[in-house]
Amino acid sequence: MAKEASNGDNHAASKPPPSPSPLRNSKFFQSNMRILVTGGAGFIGSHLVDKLMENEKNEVIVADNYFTGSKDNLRKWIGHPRFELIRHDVTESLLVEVDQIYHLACPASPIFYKYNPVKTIKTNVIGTLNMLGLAKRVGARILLTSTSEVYGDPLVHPQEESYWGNVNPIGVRSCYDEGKRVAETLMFDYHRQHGIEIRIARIFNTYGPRMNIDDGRVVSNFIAQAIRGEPLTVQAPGTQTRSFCYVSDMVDGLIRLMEGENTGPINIGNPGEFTMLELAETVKELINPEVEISMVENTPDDPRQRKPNITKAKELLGWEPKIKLRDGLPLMEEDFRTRLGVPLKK
Ligand SMILES: NC(=O)c1ccc[n+]([C@@H]2O[C@H](COP(=O)([O-])OP(=O)(O)OC[C@H]3O[C@@H](n4cnc5c(N)ncnc54)[C@H](O)[C@@H]3O)[C@@H](O)[C@H]2O)c1
Ligand SMILES: O=C(O)[C@H]1O[C@H](OP(=O)(O)OP(=O)(O)OC[C@H]2O[C@@H](n3ccc(=O)[nH]c3=O)[C@H](O)[C@@H]2O)[C@H](O)[C@@H](O)[C@@H]1O
Repeated sequence: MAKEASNGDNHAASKPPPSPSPLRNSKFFQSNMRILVTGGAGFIGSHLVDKLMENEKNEVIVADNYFTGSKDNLRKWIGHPRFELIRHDVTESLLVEVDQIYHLACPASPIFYKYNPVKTIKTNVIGTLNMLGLAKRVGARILLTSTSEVYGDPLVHPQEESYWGNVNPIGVRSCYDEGKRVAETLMFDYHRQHGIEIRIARIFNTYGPRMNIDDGRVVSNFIAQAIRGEPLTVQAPGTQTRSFCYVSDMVDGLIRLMEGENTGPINIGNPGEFTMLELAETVKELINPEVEISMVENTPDDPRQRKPNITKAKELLGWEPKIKLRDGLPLMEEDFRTRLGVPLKK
């Protein structure tokens, strides 16, 4: 087994990982790579499943409780012989035999993760513990989709992986931010204590087709508002920044991380940085020049700036995003128009 590089952070495992199934080394039976995707019915998860299913050597199992995801996102795979969909909540244990686990299950939009914060923490902590237990039992490699929110309201800009963050432990976003921080800790403790092969991606705002229309995230809000001809709601002060990554770039980065030899954490995001006012102006220009931009109240603890340093992703994964914001936004328009039932006027 290849030696696990650890980004020079001295996280080397104390024990070798457990052996995967004996079928892996079998002479006569060449099994497919069995991949579990938790949260695979969600936005990023369903695009990841599409990409994994392109490889005929992959069998994909999705476990999802449909809190924010939907079977509809996976409808083209339902019934496919290499695909299985399980209604399952990751806060309960799961017995499946797999080689890799992409652990995405967790509500991502602030509206949804704040809706039931205790459940969000359980999903991040108990859910990640359960998936690590599964990885340990079957010798699977596990990738966690962590978040740029582990940097909180960052005092270092752009954010690099060595920055420990500035997170409010008792705020309304803490269920998510601190939940993901504990999930990262659990990943490294299982790695050091049990030799599990881990991968941690720190994802920065990702957008694209299939985002929930009403999930409250800024890109989906602005696109839906522009299509409906409603004012674009910029939350005050509007000078706060985000860096937006198109979903196909994100999926490419996640697969490279899983297949590579580095544990991470590795930032995966697009370093292009925009204020929310700039984003609103861009959506207005590209989708509907008639709409107004209105300033509305913000929510507590909203981070003021976000921009990934992606040096590690470039050097260790050979990855960098290809799709610029101005090119990615129009790629969402058709999907949103179809779901909103508002065709483009010719
Ligand atoms: N989209 C982003 O900008 C972004 C940024 C940083 C990190 N992430 C992370 O990426 C992952 C996917 O995000 P997304 O944008 O696709 O969100 P999403 O809400 O569309 O998908 C999350 C999926 O997890 C499922 N889920 C939630 N709780 C579950 C539970 N207890 N058991 C089983 N399934 C459960 C949901 O039903 C949904 O299908 C999340 O872990 C999120 O924290 C996303
Ligand atoms: O990058 C990340 O790590 C995080 O990105 C997003 O979190 P956030 O940036 O807070 O997402 P949005 O709700 O899209 O907000 C972005 C900015 O847009 C603003 N906003 C939001 C909605 C809106 O209608 N108008 C508006 O101006 C918010 O105030 C905020 O400053 C995701 O939803 C998190 O799951 C993810 O972990």
